[in-house]
Amino acid sequence: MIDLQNLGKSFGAGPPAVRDVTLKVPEGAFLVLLGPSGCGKSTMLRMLAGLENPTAGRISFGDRVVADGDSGSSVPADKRQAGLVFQSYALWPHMSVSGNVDWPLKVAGVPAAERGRRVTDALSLTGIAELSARFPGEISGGQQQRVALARMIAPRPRIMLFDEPLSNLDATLRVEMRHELSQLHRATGATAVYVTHDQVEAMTLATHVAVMNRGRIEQFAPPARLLLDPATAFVARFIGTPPANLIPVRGGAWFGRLPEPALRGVTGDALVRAEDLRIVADPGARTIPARLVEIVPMAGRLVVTLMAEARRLVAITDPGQPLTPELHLVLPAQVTKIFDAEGYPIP
Ligand SMILES: Nc1ncnc2c1ncn2[C@@H]1O[C@H](COP(=O)(O)OP(=O)(O)OP(=O)(O)O)[C@@H](O)[C@H]1O
Repeated sequence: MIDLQNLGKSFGAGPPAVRDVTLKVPEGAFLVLLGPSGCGKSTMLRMLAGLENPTAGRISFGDRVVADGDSGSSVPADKRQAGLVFQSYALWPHMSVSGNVDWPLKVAGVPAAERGRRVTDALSLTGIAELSARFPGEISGGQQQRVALARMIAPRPRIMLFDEPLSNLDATLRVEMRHELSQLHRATGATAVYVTHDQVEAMTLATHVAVMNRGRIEQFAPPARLLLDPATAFVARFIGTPPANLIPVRGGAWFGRLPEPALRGVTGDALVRAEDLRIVADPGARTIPARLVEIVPMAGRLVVTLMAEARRLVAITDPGQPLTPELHLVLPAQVTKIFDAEGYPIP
């Protein structure tokens, strides 16, 4: 289990890169750190790996405190039983594939016979046994990433750390490797922490997702929960393909002029999913005029972007729906969530 208590990291002046992060990752879980560029994902991962020391709070792996920002104590990276894979494969070019995988075991003083077994296991788990005698310059990018994975799992780490490991691969290979990473995680039983800004990757790999924004955790939950029940306006805006609409409400009226009892008289931003916004040709009781911007076919339906009241809104329709440049949007009669000005749900 990974236990983070009020974890923080400041790099001198400016706002902290990570602030007040408290969460517990169960043994064997797959945690994805998801968020926009600069939100602190890599800094979190680097602290877990022991490449960066926290300036506040504590990191524990099981019962063992591995870094304490308050006392400054820290267990060195190579003593944490944590393996790390980066975006760049960082293989040693003068060593063969099996040499690369063997190297960390050699450094750790694992006896030769045991090393041989582990290298064979790691190469077979990552599907590259037949490449063992080749050199990094003689294999493809995808294969190099497999070698980096094999090198990481060979010492049998209890914690596997990944920093955008698939971002250098082409789209097809990414999908393939995503599946294999998932299998690898299951086969090793290790706890994984994975940094990405790719939502599909997060949603398919994770048992738990921590959505980060400006160094903080906005929501820590299983992937499905982020979609069903976003904890903040940031999560609602960030998660989902397409993400939900946040429509302004003033004094219980859509855009301050279309009163609706479901809005409970409040002022904020109402969560309206794309599938709950209906497109019609003519104005009606609960409609606003909208201008068509873009139509994207997706899985047999149409994702339609429109401008209404100077806002970009997204609706989903069936391909049979007539779509003209000027349309009307029917606002929903039920609203599950309204966020306040700070982005928190209004009870
Ligand atoms: N060594 C450093 N010195 C000073 N500031 C740093 C350092 N490393 C990171 N930062 C700052 O900390 C913040 C978080 O950076 P971090 O790399 O963790 O973000 P990220 O979410 O991983 O971003 P990306 O997705 O672009 O890699 C940024 O504002 C960054 O500029």
